Amino acid sequence: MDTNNKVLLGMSGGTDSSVAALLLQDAGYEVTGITFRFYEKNDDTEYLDDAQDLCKRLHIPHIVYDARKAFKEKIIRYFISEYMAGRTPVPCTLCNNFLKWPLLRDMADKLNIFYLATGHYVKKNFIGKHWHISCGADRDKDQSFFLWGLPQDILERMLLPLGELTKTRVREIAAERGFLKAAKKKDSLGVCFCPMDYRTFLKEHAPHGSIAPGHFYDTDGKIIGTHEGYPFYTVGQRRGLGINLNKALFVKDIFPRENKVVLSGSLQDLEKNEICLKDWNITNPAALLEKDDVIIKIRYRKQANRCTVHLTEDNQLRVELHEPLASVASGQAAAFYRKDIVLGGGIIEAAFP
Ligand SMILES: Nc1ncnc2c1ncn2[C@@H]1O[C@H](COP(=O)(O)OP(=O)(O)OP(=O)(O)O)[C@@H](O)[C@H]1O
Repeated sequence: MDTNNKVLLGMSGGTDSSVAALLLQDAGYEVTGITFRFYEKNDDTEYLDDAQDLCKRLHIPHIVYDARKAFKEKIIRYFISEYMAGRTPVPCTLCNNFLKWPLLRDMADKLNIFYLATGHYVKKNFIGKHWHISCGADRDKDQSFFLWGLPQDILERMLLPLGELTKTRVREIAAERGFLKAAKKKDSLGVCFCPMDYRTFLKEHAPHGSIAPGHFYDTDGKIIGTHEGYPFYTVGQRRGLGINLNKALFVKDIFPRENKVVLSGSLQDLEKNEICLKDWNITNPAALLEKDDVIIKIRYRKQANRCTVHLTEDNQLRVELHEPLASVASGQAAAFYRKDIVLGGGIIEAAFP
């Protein structure tokens, strides 16, 4: 598509996308807002009214697109089936890379709008003829970890008005411009369809009777306690096990078929030196593969390990860790970085000591 001055902005009704709308308009773009109906807890649609009100005040068109069926099929079903398979899903990563941004692109194509925007706290950079996501200036809000899967045709069309800003400044901008409701909105917490407690969600939504109490085992195969059902546990988990042996215990392995959860008293027992990824995406293979200065992150915060990434003949990404990494759960996402630049990522298929 040819470049034009138009931008389709994903609007959640929250502070960030509201300020993104203001900033894009200030910069001279012809903005259209779009709100996807992904999931509505207790049928609450206030977010639609908030996005619509803001668009009215800014005199920009606003579209509502019902994506609830796609969200249910692609994200919620996947979320439940991953836990039922003993894995740890990453719904926000999947939604961003394989639903939200592709939907934005497809809708923009239909409307002949070139640019795509959101209120994500990330930047983008053009390096070695390839577009890359990079960390947002606000390190606490940086969302680069969630966007490793975006293809070039989306990256090149992205506008990211909040990349250089802090959340504090974003709230100030909303207040200064008289958008007080947007300025004061709470930050969204965790997964949108079960922000606090995924266990309650699983109890309500997993197939009836599929989650039952079972046994905790030690690494020698001895029963050491009772658990509430294997889907309620994640490899590496320490808290909330409901077992007290006067020492720290970690979930080492989960065996769904036997409803068996193995605990270990030593974090070293959980350490892995190699990780295999599926559903991966690489921005520029020459910048990532076989290099020794790449960082892998498997958690949103506070973890960064050096690694070397190999592409095997059967098209798997094999990650050789330079130092071992504990608590690697299959199903989780891994993102590769060089400094602030996202080089790609994938979903953890398996990890090896
Ligand atoms: N339902 C939605 N429809 C369209 N775009 C959305 C929707 N939800 C989120 N987005 C876009 O994705 C961005 C990141 O969403 P996320 O939920 O991770 O962040 P957030 O901090 O809650 O953002 P906000 O303050 O705008 O609600 C939002 O800023 C917005 O641009």
